[in-house]
Amino acid sequence: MSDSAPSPTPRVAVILLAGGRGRRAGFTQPKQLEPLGGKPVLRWCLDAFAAHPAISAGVLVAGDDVVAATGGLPAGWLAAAPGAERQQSVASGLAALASWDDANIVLVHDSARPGVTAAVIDRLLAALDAAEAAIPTLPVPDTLVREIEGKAGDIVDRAALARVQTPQAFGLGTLRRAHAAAAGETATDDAQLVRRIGVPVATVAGDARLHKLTYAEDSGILSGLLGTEKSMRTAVGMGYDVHRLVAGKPLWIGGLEIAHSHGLEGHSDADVALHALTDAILGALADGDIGTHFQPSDPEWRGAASWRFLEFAGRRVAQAGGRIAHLDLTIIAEAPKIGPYRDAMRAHIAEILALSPARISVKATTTERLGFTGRREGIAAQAIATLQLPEI
Ligand SMILES: Nc1ccn([C@@H]2O[C@H](COP(=O)(O)OP(=O)(O)OP(=O)(O)O)[C@@H](O)[C@H]2O)c(=O)n1
Ligand SMILES: C[C@](O)(CO)[C@H](O)COP(=O)(O)O
Repeated sequence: MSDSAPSPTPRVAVILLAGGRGRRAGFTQPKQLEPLGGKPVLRWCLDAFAAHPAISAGVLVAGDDVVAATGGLPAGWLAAAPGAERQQSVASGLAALASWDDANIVLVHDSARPGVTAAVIDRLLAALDAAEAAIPTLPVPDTLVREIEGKAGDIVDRAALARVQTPQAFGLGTLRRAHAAAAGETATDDAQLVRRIGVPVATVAGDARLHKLTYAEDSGILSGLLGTEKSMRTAVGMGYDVHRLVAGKPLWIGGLEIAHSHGLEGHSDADVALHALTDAILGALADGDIGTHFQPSDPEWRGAASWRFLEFAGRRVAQAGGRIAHLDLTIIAEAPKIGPYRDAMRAHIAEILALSPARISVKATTTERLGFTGRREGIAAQAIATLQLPEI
């Protein structure tokens, strides 16, 4: 590497890109925050770079919400605001690195590729002994053809093609020149910008574990590649709650206010469904129950909206390094009819817990006019939560 390095020891910084929203993946949160083996996808990258002895600094390019969810940046790292497109986010990372004059090599990495290995970093750094840029590539395993109007056309010689991954390694000065020269011209990766200024790009062997989380189904592929299923256990919790119906009170169920002659009585808004769900999640965590965390005698919770309890339980799952796999709620009421509100409840619960509604089931039943629910004296709810938690 000839990039004006004053000393023979490379000083390596990372630009970790986490400024995208993951639209193609379609999760309810940016894909880099999706849990994988007990920690967010993005955390895998931070931990891998922080553990590599050659790397002494980094810039996480991400919005405030993503930075806040990382669980803290490694020593020597700072955060920078993302741009509208990937290329602008890299430029933002480069600008942030200006305050860190010590680096002479920079690795640019997509946080959507959690499987960073020390071996790939080592191969890239070794390649920079003789080049100004190096990228990991993999061969193309499938036959390739041109496709024209739904018909297979000429074959494309796959031996001459390669799939490009990240991290990509550059002399810091070279990458700065390439970005300055781009002047509005876009490219899907940084190596292309570097080639445009006439600098050759070396290739090193990539790694299947660097698979990119692009579509929702890539989550399962990454779990397999990174072996995360083996380190998780399934925990199931059950929640049950009852509140008395009284005249002249608003009725809150499943986070919705439903027009009805009676409402539920309780210290909070008495949302029996959200309480059962909260207890089911806390049960699966073996973390007490709703009353352990929100004492009924505490005036702070008088009239409180119950989504706060459920959101708290969801945060406890994330703090434990787990994820909610599924929630199944049954509301037991003679009236009102729950069916018309079912999907709105699922959507609302999904929003509180930042989950896909596909992971939430809401059912309802009567007790055929039998018992206290049948006599319309109260409403009951029961819930089962299935969590994936790190192995103990
Ligand atoms: N304005 C942007 C856009 C993308 N990225 C990052 O660049 C990497 C590769 O981008 P991609 O896989 O396209 O991510 P998204 O833009 O989030 O995905 P999508 O295009 O599906 O919305 C990701 O780590 C992403 O967070 C970024 O830092 N800033
Ligand atoms: C940088 C990259 O990951 C190399 O393969 C890829 O070009 C990113 O493309 P995307 O369309 O922004 O996901």
